[in-house]
Amino acid sequence: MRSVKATAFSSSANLGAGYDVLSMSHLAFSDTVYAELINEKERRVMMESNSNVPLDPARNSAGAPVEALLKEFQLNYTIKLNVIKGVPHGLGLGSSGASAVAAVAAVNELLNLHLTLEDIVKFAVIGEQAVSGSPHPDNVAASAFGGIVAVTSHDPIRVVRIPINLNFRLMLVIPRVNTGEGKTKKARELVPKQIEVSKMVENTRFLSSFILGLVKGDRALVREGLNDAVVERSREPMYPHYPKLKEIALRYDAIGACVSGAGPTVLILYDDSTKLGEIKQEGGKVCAQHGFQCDFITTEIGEGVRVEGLN
Ligand SMILES: Nc1ncnc2c1ncn2[C@@H]1O[C@H](COP(=O)(O)OP(=O)(O)O)[C@@H](O)[C@H]1O
Ligand SMILES: N[C@@H](CCOP(=O)(O)O)C(=O)O
Repeated sequence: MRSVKATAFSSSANLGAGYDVLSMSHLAFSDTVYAELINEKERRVMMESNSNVPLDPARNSAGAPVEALLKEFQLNYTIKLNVIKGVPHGLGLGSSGASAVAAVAAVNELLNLHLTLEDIVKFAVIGEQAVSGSPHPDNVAASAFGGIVAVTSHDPIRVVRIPINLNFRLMLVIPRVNTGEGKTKKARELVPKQIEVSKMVENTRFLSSFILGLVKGDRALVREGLNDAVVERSREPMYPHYPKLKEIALRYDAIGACVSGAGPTVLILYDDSTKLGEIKQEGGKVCAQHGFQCDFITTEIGEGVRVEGLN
């Protein structure tokens, strides 16, 4: 039977004030999905995984979009998906999104559907909807396209890679915690439905500064822009370690720090001016004060989804 392998990388979404719009792919972790055509008689998705994610396709971020693909293209095919999880889930690393993108990309190649990258994002958000109750496109856009992306339109989906003219590297501060089921769904329920105009203006300044800083290669602008006055603050009970960790990162001259997606992972942008050792040492104490250990993983901005026909 013909089968295809696709690999999609982890991501950090929001990036300060870019809630549901900005996201960054990174090489830290990846999910791989093997898609196999079993028969052309019955419309069905069969699931396997090396991890404890749900194997009901409707509740798996990889299975749900593939079911939607088969329906959209009116294909009575049975597809087997084997989801090899490499992105730790429930930690703000775009784990659900990586699986969704890898699955859609693999089935696209397997069935010669000729989907564009934006089509892949359009279907992959169905996976995010299945696990978080909301089709947020940011994580899947970064895992599909690579780099740092802005989702400039939701319907139709339009994704733009942001030119990066600043040299920096990434450190992920990942708490060794189990956030249980549906972490992002719970986090999204904390976000206010209405905000004051002053907060909108403040976040618009942050978003403008962050994006312009990347494009102009202006370190100070990026530092000024990597902030958020609305979503991060509304969710602080889910990551009480974050404010102090951010303060330490900035004290030791990190370019900036933000919550990775809905957390609890914290993303730190750094360069040669940053005293990374001090951040790790003092950041580790902050994590311990909150009752858990953290892993400090350095990584780089990632690529888009990779597809490999196996036979
Ligand atoms: N293929 C999958 N990969 C990761 N999580 C999945 C997958 N399918 C379903 N889930 C569920 O989605 C939740 C994790 O996704 P989410 O809450 O968005 O956090 P994150 O994206 O930070 O990992 C968990 O409850 C997990 O069981
Ligand atoms: N914009 C979303 C991003 C969720 O990212 P995740 O990696 O935590 O799933 C949100 O903030 O809800």
